Amino acid sequence: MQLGVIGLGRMGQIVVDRTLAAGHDVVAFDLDEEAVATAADAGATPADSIDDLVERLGADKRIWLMVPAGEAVDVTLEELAPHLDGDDVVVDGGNSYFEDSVRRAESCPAAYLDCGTSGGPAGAELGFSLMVGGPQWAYDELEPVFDAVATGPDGHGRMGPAGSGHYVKMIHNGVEYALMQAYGEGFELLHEGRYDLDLESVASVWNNGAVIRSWLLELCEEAFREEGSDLGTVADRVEGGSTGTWTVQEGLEQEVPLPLIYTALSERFGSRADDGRFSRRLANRLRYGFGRHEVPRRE
Ligand SMILES: NC(=O)C1=CN([C@@H]2O[C@H](COP(=O)(O)OP(=O)(O)OC[C@H]3O[C@@H](n4cnc5c(N)ncnc54)[C@H](O)[C@@H]3O)[C@@H](O)[C@H]2O)C=CC1
Ligand SMILES: O=C(CO)[C@H](O)[C@H](O)COP(=O)(O)O
Repeated sequence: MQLGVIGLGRMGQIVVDRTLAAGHDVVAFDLDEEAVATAADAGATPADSIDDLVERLGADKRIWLMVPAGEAVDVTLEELAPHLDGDDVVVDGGNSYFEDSVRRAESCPAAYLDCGTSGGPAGAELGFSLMVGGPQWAYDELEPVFDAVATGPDGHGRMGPAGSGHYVKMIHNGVEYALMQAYGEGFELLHEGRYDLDLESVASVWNNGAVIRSWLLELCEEAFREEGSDLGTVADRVEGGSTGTWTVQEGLEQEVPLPLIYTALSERFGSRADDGRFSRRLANRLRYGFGRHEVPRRE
């Protein structure tokens, strides 16, 4: 299969590498020329514009967008639209708001798949978990690419119609916030509490057979190994917040109580007051662990 990939940052480069490694052809474009050069070094055909990319793809285009959620997706789709028809498929693998994805699926001339992507840049070796919404035929058509980008055939699934993939990913992120908050509070109490503990060792023991073992807990272990039990210079400012906000808003609309996710989100907003809370500093460092998001540090 031939896949066009637009957006070659932390996540898009992994889509390129894994698709190439599975024996498919990739045509790659990004506004950043260096990112295009990196994709070309990996074996992709470089494109210097969206027009160039679509020309190189020929008929029955399959295109994966991995640009930041929001305006960049709309701008890219506007440029692509004149080149697309109903036999083409566009996948949005970013963290788009699900209602935007429903709107885009309605207006896009191609079949549109909203694909929630989990695993982060740190998941490159293992592959991602992909939650896909949109027409069945388009999902089936892209299956070889999903097999390659995900951990394998079990690492992706069609959730339902347009919007459902990004809906499931939005709620996944709400869960992610709450889990980070729970680990943060536990390690804060261990850090402030009665014993002088080596938190890397605690996390390591927990990761070996404990009820609460998980990848996030492995990332806690990594954070304590690399930063020390006191988290060194990691600041308590936690960035991000959009997917958690959408999840809480959806909980209110559906009248489903989400006290843990709401508290975790509030903690993030509270962290911007800089009062040095350990749990917030761990959440800050964990976002680097899975997402390679920049770590704000204190002086
Ligand atoms: N980093 C993470 O842990 C995860 C990120 N995501 C989502 O994946 C998407 C991409 O994220 P990252 O790769 O982390 O971001 P990134 O900032 O590393 O890369 C984005 C790339 O898109 C390019 N770009 C921006 N506007 C463009 C345009 N109009 N046309 C072409 N290229 C354009 C940028 O030059 C950059 O290379 C986002 O929606 C993000 O929320 C999803 C799951 C995990
Ligand atoms: O989707 C992700 C992980 O699953 C991204 O890392 C996302 O950026 C996390 O959300 P936030 O930026 O609000 O922490």
